[in-house]
Amino acid sequence: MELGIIGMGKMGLPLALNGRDKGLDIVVHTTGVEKLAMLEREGVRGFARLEEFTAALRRPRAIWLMVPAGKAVDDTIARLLPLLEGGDCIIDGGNSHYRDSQRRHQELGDRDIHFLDVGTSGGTGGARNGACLMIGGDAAVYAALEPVFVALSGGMGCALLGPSGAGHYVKMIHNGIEYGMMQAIGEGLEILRHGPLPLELDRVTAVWQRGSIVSGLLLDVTAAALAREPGLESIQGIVAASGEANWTVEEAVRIGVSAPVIATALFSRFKSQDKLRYAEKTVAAMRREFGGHSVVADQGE
Ligand SMILES: NC(=O)c1ccc[n+]([C@@H]2O[C@H](COP(=O)([O-])OP(=O)(O)OC[C@H]3O[C@@H](n4cnc5c(N)ncnc54)[C@H](O)[C@@H]3O)[C@@H](O)[C@H]2O)c1
Ligand SMILES: O=C(O)[C@H](O)[C@@H](O)[C@H](O)[C@H](O)COP(=O)(O)O
Repeated sequence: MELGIIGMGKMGLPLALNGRDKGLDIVVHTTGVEKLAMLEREGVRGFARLEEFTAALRRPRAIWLMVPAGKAVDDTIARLLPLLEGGDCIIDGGNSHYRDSQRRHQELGDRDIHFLDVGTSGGTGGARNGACLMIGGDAAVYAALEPVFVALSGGMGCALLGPSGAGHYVKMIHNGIEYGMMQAIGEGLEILRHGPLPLELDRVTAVWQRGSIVSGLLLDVTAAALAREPGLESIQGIVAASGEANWTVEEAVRIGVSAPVIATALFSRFKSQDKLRYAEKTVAAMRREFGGHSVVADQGE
């Protein structure tokens, strides 16, 4: 089967090579000249002009977007629309908000263009070798494209989970869970690092990988990082948050479900980005005021 892919970034590029390896006929659109040359050497057809890309695809077209969530998805769809025909399908494999996906499904449906929302997991390694795909949309549209999803998942998870929005809704909650699990691994290792015993944490994670209850992909990537650099000296403890866990916490509040682990993991990331540390300064100031306790002077940046 044929699949067009737009967005040759950290995920889209390995996804294209994965699809090629699994027997899909992959056609890509990117304006990156070097990427186009590299993909050509790899036997993947690519086009710098969107018109040439859409013209090269067989009808009905299936076009996978792997671009940042939000405006980039809407802009790409707007550029594609005049070049598409009824029965074509746009697949959004990025981390879009599920309500945006429901809106896009409706707007595109009004123009007889199909839309599937696909929560894609497994990071860049999953994109290259076999990703976990959480899919939302119409059953008939999914059925026609199922071979594409089975190929890209390469034996990993892949399923239609519900109507439009279901794929990105499930991925949103998945990422909240991811935050909690990552934070727990980080905190456990910090306790071990500051504890009384002279432990080598790369050896701890290596043994946990083999059959422990906390084994899994997140522990595997932790073990790989510690094997290279046990003290993680080259990394500042500042953690970004792309948005899915924010949405998970918003959703928990909206529907009145308690999710303290996910919320705390999200807030820990915010705190890691906080240079001002005004909350801690305030607490230190209060201790000085009511108890005469000493404070450490701020040395500035
Ligand atoms: N990196 C991951 O581990 C991972 C895993 C699963 C899902 N995702 C999601 O997949 C999507 C892509 O992630 P990524 O890590 O590959 O990002 P990336 O920044 O590495 O790549 C994004 C690509 O989109 C292109 N792009 C940006 N704006 C565009 C626009 N307006 N029109 C067309 N193309 C545009 C960029 O040129 C780039 O090639 C995001 O939604 C991300 O959240 C990322
Ligand atoms: O399942 C996955 O592969 C991950 O969930 C992935 O989709 C995630 O979006 C980014 O790796 C970083 O996300 P944060 O910036 O929110 O940590």
